[in-house]
Amino acid sequence: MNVIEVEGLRKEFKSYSSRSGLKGAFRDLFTRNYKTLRAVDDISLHVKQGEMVGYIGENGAGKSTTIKMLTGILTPTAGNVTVNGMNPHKEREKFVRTIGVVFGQRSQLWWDIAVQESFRLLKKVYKVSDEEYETHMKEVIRTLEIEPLLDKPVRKLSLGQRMRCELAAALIHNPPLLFLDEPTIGLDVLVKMKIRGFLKEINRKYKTTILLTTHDLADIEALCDRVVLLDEGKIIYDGRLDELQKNWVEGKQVHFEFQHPVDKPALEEISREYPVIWRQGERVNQWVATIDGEDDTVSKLMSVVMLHHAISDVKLNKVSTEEIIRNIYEEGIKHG
Ligand SMILES: Nc1ncnc2c1ncn2[C@@H]1O[C@H](COP(=O)(O)OP(=O)(O)OP(=O)(O)O)[C@@H](O)[C@H]1O
Repeated sequence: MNVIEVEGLRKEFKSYSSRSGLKGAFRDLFTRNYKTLRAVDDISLHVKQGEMVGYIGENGAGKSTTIKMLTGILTPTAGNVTVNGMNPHKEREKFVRTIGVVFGQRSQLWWDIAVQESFRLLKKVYKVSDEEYETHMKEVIRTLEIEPLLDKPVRKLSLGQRMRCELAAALIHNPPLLFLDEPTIGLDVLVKMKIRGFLKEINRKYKTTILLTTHDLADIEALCDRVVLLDEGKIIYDGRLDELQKNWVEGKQVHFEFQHPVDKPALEEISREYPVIWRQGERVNQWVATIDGEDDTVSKLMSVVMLHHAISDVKLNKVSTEEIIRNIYEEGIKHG
């Protein structure tokens, strides 16, 4: 069964642009110029019950706008959205009881009251019975280790403590579908690991479907078999994370540190026989070659580079997911 069904979804934002100068300002009084930005551009997406999907893309790619449409906060300009069998915008009241939402940058807890009071209010809002609350939330509170925080006002919590409480709050009604927008932003590694462990657990136990946006690819690697990659409002990849790794670059990466400044055309010239992409490294005179080929291509490339330029260091790495995604943003999908 599909929990999320999206066809041809689009969201446009209109913004006014002012004309320059006094004359322009005068003309603006009568007719305004406006620009249209397509934040989400005809996307189609199907998510089955129990899937954990990573929804990723650069800043401004359209991730939050999509989530806002899927949760009924924004109305689409065009397209169809069905989530948990409903139209999120039209059947708002019934719909919100079937989803949980965490926006890492915003709080759904009341700032000045104790965490457990917020939980109690949300329990009423979602019409959760005492019995259900007891059995389900006890477990959530124990797993997220928030028992000692329950009588504290939210404003006194650290970010990591608050985020764990936010997650618990989103789960009060044990929703079958969870939207998480940057749930681990700014958290330390230990809290991140705790949250990841917890999400895996509820997914296993309740088959909770999770759509996760994050800039932390370690979150995705730990949780999601499937990634949907968004670029300028369009889906440019939808598939398994390991396929993305395999398809995009099987290869390796070589970090060269040269003794003298070297430029990209020179490197491209000497390596033009090989399937290699060059980019400047973080250090002075450092260049990174991403090689899409067999092991002997790597050694051939290394010897040709060393033949032409004096190097002070060289390091061979496997391409990380982060690098693959960055390459995709820069170069587009080339393989598969
Ligand atoms: N209410 C709005 N009015 C006008 N433009 C908007 C509005 N909300 C978002 N945008 C624009 O739409 C585009 C997509 O924004 P969105 O917030 O969905 O991106 P994102 O992928 O979530 O980015 P980030 O990773 O930075 O959160 C951006 O160019 C943004 O400036």
